[in-house]
Amino acid sequence: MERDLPETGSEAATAAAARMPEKADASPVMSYNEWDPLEEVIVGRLEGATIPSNHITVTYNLPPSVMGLYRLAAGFKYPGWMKKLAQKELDGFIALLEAEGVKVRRPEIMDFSKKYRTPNWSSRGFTIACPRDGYMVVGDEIIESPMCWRSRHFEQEAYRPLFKEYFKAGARWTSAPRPQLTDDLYRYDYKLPKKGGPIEYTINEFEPVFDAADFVRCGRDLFVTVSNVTNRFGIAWLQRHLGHTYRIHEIPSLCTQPMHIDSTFMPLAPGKVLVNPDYCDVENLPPALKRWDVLVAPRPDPVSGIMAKISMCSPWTSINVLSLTEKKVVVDASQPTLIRALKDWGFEPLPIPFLAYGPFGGAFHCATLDIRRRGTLEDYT
Ligand SMILES: NC(=[NH2+])NCCC[C@H](N)C(=O)O
Repeated sequence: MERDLPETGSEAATAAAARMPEKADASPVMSYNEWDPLEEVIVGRLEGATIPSNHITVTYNLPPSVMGLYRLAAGFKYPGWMKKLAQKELDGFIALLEAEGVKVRRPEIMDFSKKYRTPNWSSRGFTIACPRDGYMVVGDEIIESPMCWRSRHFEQEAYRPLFKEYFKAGARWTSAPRPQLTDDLYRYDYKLPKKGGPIEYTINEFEPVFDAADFVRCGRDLFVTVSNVTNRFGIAWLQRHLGHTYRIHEIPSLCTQPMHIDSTFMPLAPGKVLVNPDYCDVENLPPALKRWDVLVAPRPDPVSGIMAKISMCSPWTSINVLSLTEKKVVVDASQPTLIRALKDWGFEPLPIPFLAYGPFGGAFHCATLDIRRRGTLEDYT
């Protein structure tokens, strides 16, 4: 239940500010894993979307076939025809979630084409198509990530009305140390690693940075990939912040352009994880997973259409699915092989088209942020 805080300065205000939510009015934010029954979710938006300003952290995360295109178009608004195609699919996704009884919340509309500057750098924005990237819910806490894309530095403002509402209703709300994002953080001498060679990253360890989408939550265990947007300093910050209740394990990524774990390693149910055999070494998973069923995803079915061709992501966003329960999973309709495999493994796939969202940053998991799932904190090891 949202409640307005008492007037500032009053004694009641001080008491209310310190009040811990009681059992009776437990937090509206509560989610410990990727599969418990989904009750409330934030879904991203396309309004205001702007092609991200040119920077090594952006360019080198794109499929090589579109690097030139995005560099050329950097800073311009996404064309209306692209937004229209993606919006139609987004509307279908929202309708499906609502039909399944999930409460859908949306960030505010923001114009990301405006230029902003800090004392050290300037940029335009990007989009709020992917709430997964910037915010993480662990139990009753919302954690805002210190993202390393300069074009994402102010994205959280679109979510602030929601986060304030959740806080007033009892959620905990934290932002990791705001990163400076000066040139010190970036490896401007970076070269795309060769396939099979050692993985190099576009960032160093200057300050803690991470994208929430580089983590997935499985109760007391979280899994992470070190990537072009998440460094070890960032992981250490999060581990220390979460404390001894949680354990973060690294899944080494074999992807030459690692960014976001949710096209590499997707937990679907207690003890069941869908993995991408091209990006992750199935034989060398952390010991915490030794009792888990590792479901090796089939290679993506080929897709066609202009939006798939100019996607920001690799074809492996096929496994960027969203679980509504430990059985029901929203999956792209263009992936019959994966859909069949999910059925064989005992899941109930809900296929809908979503490829047109790719040029805005991802698929179902990226486009959402779990706010509340029914269920409690468990140990699944
Ligand atoms: N949360 C996200 N935006 N995930 C998108 C991950 C895409 C991933 N970098 C790939 O190309 O396969």
